[in-house]
Amino acid sequence: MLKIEPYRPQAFIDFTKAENVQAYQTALTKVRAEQLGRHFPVIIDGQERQTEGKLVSTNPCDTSEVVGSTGKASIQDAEDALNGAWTAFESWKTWTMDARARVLLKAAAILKRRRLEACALMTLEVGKNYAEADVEVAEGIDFLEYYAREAMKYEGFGAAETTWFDGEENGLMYLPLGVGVSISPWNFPCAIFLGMLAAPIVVGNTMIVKPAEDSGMIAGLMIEILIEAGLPAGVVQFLPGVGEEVGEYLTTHARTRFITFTGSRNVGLHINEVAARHQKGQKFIKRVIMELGGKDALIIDETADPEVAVTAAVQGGFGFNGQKCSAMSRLIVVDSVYDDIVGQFVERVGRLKVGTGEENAAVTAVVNQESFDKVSSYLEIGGSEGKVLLGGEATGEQGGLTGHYVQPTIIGDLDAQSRMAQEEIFGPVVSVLRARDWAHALEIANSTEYGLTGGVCSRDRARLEQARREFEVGNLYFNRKITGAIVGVQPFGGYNMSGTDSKAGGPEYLGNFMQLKAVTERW
Ligand SMILES: NC(=O)c1ccc[n+]([C@@H]2O[C@H](COP(=O)([O-])OP(=O)(O)OC[C@H]3O[C@@H](n4cnc5c(N)ncnc54)[C@H](O)[C@@H]3O)[C@@H](O)[C@H]2O)c1
Ligand SMILES: N[C@@H](CCC=O)C(=O)O
Repeated sequence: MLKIEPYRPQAFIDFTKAENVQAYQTALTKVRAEQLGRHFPVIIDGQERQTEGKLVSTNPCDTSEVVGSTGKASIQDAEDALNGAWTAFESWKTWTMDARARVLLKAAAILKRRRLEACALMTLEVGKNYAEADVEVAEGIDFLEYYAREAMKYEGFGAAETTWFDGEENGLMYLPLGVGVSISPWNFPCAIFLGMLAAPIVVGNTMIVKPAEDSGMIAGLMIEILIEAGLPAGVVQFLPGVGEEVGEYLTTHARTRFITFTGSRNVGLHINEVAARHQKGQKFIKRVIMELGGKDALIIDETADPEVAVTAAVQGGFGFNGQKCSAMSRLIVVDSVYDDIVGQFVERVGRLKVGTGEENAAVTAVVNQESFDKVSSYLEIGGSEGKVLLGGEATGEQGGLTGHYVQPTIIGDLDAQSRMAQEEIFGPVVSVLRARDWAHALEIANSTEYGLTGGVCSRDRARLEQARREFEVGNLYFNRKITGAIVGVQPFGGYNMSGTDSKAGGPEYLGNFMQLKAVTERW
């Protein structure tokens, strides 16, 4: 059994200190000099492959800047990756949990050393500011550290208790499933990408990993770190490519044993459907783990501390430009304090600095043109369904730079059933809803098909207890922002259309990637 200290989450870097800001800027300069223009190829069975096309990453805050590129896997690459992963599985599944955990722990140690480099690359590739990037890389390290330790629970025979039966030895074995496919989003390109591969491999599966098209470089950097940590060839096949092409091929394939997907509701539902269809020669029912979107609400009642509540709303609504599944995209305020709270909220958001990730602005550009167009269309819908209280314009430029800039926007006086209050926008846009009273606020909060995160700012104990029981979300927060779950502290995952509630970073997560065998020997 591995001897290591108990798991503790990484501390975040304090960017109120000038020396930490300076260190970040030095890392940006270094990454610009050493990583800009890099190409991360497809890697199959440990071998880099040149592909016909490539996927180019541009800086969302300055679209004239090419950050680098990845390979663009073909269907043949996907087929080869599957074959290679099944071959690698035969050996990897025989490694002990300890041995596999060591690879994760070593990778965590390397990522700790390269923390600011990873942050800086993320700033350039997806536009995260310093704190958002740092919190994410810390989460990536946490996933590696946490799952390495969690795997120890399953070492050997008898991890789960079975009832004694005279004359027999009975026990449960935990076994890996086989080859899995991980399909990840661009908004947490380090942490979610790492978490979705680290958990399955540490318990003995092999993986094909397809990162999102907009964030392949960060993913490539994480793969480089895993290889440096000693990951054997074929255990993780790196397959950057187009979702509708290689993603579709792999999720449909007869030899894909399980799929772990994080992304939008519509793509998730589509994958769920194709994965359920039996293919010729398929000898298992594919297991599907889904983490999807949200329309997350924060309720503020008349007993709340206004400073605490407004701070929670600003942080939850506009952290990384609202591009989090956990983002507070609905603010529900009870009537008696609506004008005061919403007035303070508008005033605080109006002071947020808009600019580039590099200059550490509070709000930066949204990730790509598609996202810019989608958010722009909701600005129009917001103007017709409600009242624009702040912003409302997709400017497409900021400080002389052309980028996917959208003004921080607040739309008030919305009906709970309006599109603005029901559909995930995924940008710096908050829909504000007026509730008659607490009961009405909770009813509104539960009125979407999603159920990811939610929060209540209140000093009424009975209401908090009622919310504990009745607020239908996988992650519920009181008197704080509703984003920023920490691995091991707040296991993360949603209800209803927000996913299969698999709870990443939680004590039961590894169970998603194993099957149990009950073995009995008659004496
Ligand atoms: N619940 C969570 O934990 C969580 C975390 C992060 C993001 N998200 C959600 O992710 C979304 C934003 O990410 P996104 O824009 O990258 O999502 P997306 O659904 O557009 O893409 C996610 C991934 O799916 C791939 N893909 C697209 N079509 C596919 C297909 N037909 N078959 C297989 N793969 C396909 C993409 O290439 C990408 O890698 C938001 O809805 C957000 O709420 C959820
Ligand atoms: N786990 C992150 C959200 C991930 C989705 O985008 C949070 O808790 O804020």
